[in-house]
Amino acid sequence: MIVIEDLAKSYGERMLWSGVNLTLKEGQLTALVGPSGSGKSTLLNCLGLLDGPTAGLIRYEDQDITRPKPGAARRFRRDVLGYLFQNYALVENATIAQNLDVAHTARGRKGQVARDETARALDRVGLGGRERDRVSRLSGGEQQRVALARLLVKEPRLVLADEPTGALDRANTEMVVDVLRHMAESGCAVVIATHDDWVRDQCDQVFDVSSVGLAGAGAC
Ligand SMILES: Nc1ncnc2c1ncn2[C@@H]1O[C@H](COP(=O)(O)OP(=O)(O)OP(=O)(O)O)[C@@H](O)[C@H]1O
Repeated sequence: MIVIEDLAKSYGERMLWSGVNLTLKEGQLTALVGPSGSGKSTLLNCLGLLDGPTAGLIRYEDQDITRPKPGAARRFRRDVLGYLFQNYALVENATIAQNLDVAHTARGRKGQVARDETARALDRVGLGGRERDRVSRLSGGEQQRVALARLLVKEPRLVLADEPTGALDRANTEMVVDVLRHMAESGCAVVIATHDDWVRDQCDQVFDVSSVGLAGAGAC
């Protein structure tokens, strides 16, 4: 469980948000909403330890992870976090299977076990049998689905998804939300920054980053 207490972020004089109080529980999907530029990605980056808040605390299972030492941040990213970001962060010149192997290595899987797991994950995202395809030759939506398959293989405890359905049609949007829901049911907390009202409505908790500031409210 992640507990966010009185979190604030400003860039210079500009306060993006403050008084953010939010709990992210295993089993739950949380939508981060708000207009463009309101700071959804920045909040995800703070949760992913890629950016630091200006004030407040982030706790993971009662440990303060707001400003971790480099080793602790590396372990948190390796063992706890799964990202689904807009640029997919795939190795373009490698095959789909090679891209998933990175996650297998982190989980200590290899050989046939890893290959079976890759096949299952690719089936799940509609890319069954495409192990040997080169990522650079895939469409944007297909690359997004490879990133989702990699997440399935990694089995993180916390998923941070930044506009994960932005490049997808409705059928694939539903598939992505379905996979994220399944991951939540397997014991993961999922946070989705989104502009898509349908995606928002599938979530258990909605947090509007533009509603926090002097008032300090937000979760609805
Ligand atoms: N390193 C930085 N230095 C200064 N300003 C920054 C920095 N990073 C982000 N910002 C600003 O913070 C604001 C919030 O950006 P962010 O990407 O978090 O918004 P968002 O709600 O995710 O937007 P969108 O919905 O368009 O993706 C933007 O105005 C952005 O320019």
